[in-house]
Amino acid sequence: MRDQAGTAPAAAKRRLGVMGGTFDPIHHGHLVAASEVASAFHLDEVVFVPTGQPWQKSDRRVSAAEDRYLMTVIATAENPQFSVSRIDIDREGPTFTVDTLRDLHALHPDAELFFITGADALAQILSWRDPEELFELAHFIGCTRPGHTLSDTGLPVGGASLIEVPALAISSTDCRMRVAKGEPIWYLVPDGVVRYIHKRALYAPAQP
Ligand SMILES: Nc1ncnc2c1ncn2[C@@H]1O[C@H](COP(=O)(O)OP(=O)(O)OP(=O)(O)O)[C@@H](O)[C@H]1O
Ligand SMILES: O=C(O)c1ccc[n+]([C@@H]2O[C@H](COP(=O)([O-])O)[C@@H](O)[C@H]2O)c1
Repeated sequence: MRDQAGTAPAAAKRRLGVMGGTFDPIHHGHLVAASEVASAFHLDEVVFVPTGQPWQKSDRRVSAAEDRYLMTVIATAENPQFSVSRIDIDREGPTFTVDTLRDLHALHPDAELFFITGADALAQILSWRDPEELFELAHFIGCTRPGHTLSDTGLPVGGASLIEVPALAISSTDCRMRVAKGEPIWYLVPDGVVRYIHKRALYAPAQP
């Protein structure tokens, strides 16, 4: 359709959610946050991006990127709105979100990006690499998380939104500790992820 001047209206940009995380393992807290933000912000798709080398977690052992990627694929496979990207695990060196967002812009030049994080991660964002550029590349959405208060202190006006999601007190740390102690993680993570963790013997206590 053309307006009276005969010019075609600009096509609406695709709205692409980006859920970055270490996902060691991915759990229902991540999935609920992505689903809620997709609905509230009318996103066309949410792409989950497992980190390659999460430099702020260099003080702990992180599972192989391929295992974290496959668990993320298993967890998201049934949702047609969810997809998984290898861009961070295929890039060498520490993972910086500024690189993730630059690469996604190059891959999807027609898309507007919405980066989804938990309240804990959003509170740390000014310590990330190139924080000013981050807010030019994407709109940031911080989700509530039990034990973490939502606050926009210090964030650029208009650069971030805060959203309440149904609170799920699940963390990857707790899931790993439960597996190590032989406790169940059924219903904290998707069933296929439970089976994958057992098949690959992830998070088992180290053998003496
Ligand atoms: N239960 C949850 N509710 C909302 N957001 C969450 C929840 N768990 C994690 N997130 C957010 O998802 C993103 C990726 O999280 P990550 O993979 O580090 O999981 P985690 O549970 O925080 O892991 P860990 O316990 O190992 O630190 C982060 O932005 C984090 O804040
Ligand atoms: O860019 C950075 O410097 C930076 C520092 C810490 C975390 N991040 C990103 O924040 C997301 C959540 O990270 P994490 O470690 O809490 O799973 C993930 O996409 C990370 O790459 C990014």
